[in-house]
Amino acid sequence: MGVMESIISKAKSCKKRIVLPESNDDRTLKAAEIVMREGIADIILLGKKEEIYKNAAGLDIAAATIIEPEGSDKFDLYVDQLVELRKHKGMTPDKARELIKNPLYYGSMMVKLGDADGMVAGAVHSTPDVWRPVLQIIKTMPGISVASSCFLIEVPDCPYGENGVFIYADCGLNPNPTAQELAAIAVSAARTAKVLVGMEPRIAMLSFSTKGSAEHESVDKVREATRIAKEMMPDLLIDGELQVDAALDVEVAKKKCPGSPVGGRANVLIFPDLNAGNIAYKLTQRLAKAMALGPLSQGLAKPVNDLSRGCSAEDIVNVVAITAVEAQQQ
Ligand SMILES: CC(C)(COP(=O)(O)OP(=O)(O)OC[C@H]1O[C@@H](n2cnc3c(N)ncnc32)[C@H](O)[C@@H]1OP(=O)(O)O)[C@@H](O)C(=O)NCCC(=O)NCCS
Ligand SMILES: CC(=O)OP(=O)(O)O
Repeated sequence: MGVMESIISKAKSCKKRIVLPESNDDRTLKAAEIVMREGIADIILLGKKEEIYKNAAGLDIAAATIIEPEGSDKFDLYVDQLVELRKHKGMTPDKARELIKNPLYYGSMMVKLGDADGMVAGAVHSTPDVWRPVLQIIKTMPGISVASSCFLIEVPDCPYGENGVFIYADCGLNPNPTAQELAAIAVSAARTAKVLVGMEPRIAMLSFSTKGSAEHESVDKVREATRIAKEMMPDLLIDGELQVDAALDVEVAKKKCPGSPVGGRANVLIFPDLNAGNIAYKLTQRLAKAMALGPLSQGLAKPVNDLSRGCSAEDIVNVVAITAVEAQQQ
């Protein structure tokens, strides 16, 4: 069974309620139809009923729950909760009322309070716009200080990684992580590989240098991050700094990093910064025609996942299934 087949089958086994705030988007509505028809999750759409039905002409979305944030039963409660959560940052009832009208804030509050089991957005909104309410309202899980993001990648006909399956991190959230943050990203990505995909993580801390072949402060950061990650989880199969060819290819690894525990067989790729991670995932997706799902969140208290504005309806269906499975694992 392929990685997404297995996730979709798990999602169907115990249906969760997933809120989709971007109900003005055609791909989102198409995905909602597929998710409900296939029994992957129950769907909550946010927006004006009339507009949603107009945008969904020709689609069967009758089973969706539709909530119009402004005027909803929970509106005042959510406003009060936002004021309470953010009063240390100067949140006032007036500001909170404006914010809760925004479906991304409303959806985040639904997930926070258990009125939905998870949220998926980002087909329309940029990543900073999706993550800001999520970080402010849902926050990180206990013991985790850095939220991060990853992509679940599946490259067709690929001998590398786990038969072409990889976790790439961080490709969406932290622009320039410190060594400590990079270590935390690696540990979170290991958990994602294990818990979501069911694969034993072999983590490569990527750089333009392999084991001292080049010197630069950005290389030092990756070495330090590797050391910290090992300290955090001594049993992790992790190595760095590695170039990506040494991480992926056995023959190159023999030359560049003989004896490395992950060289030539890495399935979790940790990028030194967001420039590298974001560019790498988009190159893999476009040039290798890979499935690239995400940015999936790591380290949040509740399941919320982001999308690229370049996503397809099928990507949204898959990310909804992932979110539903994460909700089962809560
Ligand atoms: C997501 C992002 C907007 C957060 O930026 P920010 O300037 O810290 O935003 P805010 O100051 O409003 O932060 C919101 C809250 O989230 C917290 N936060 C920000 N990044 C966090 C992280 N990685 N982990 C945990 N919390 C985080 C902040 O501490 C703040 O908490 P507080 O207000 O309760 O004190 C920013 O990291 C970003 O723009 N990242 C790049 C995303 C992007 O463009 N990706 C490329 C395409 S995918
Ligand atoms: C993840 C990402 O790059 O998102 P977008 O393509 O929407 O900027």
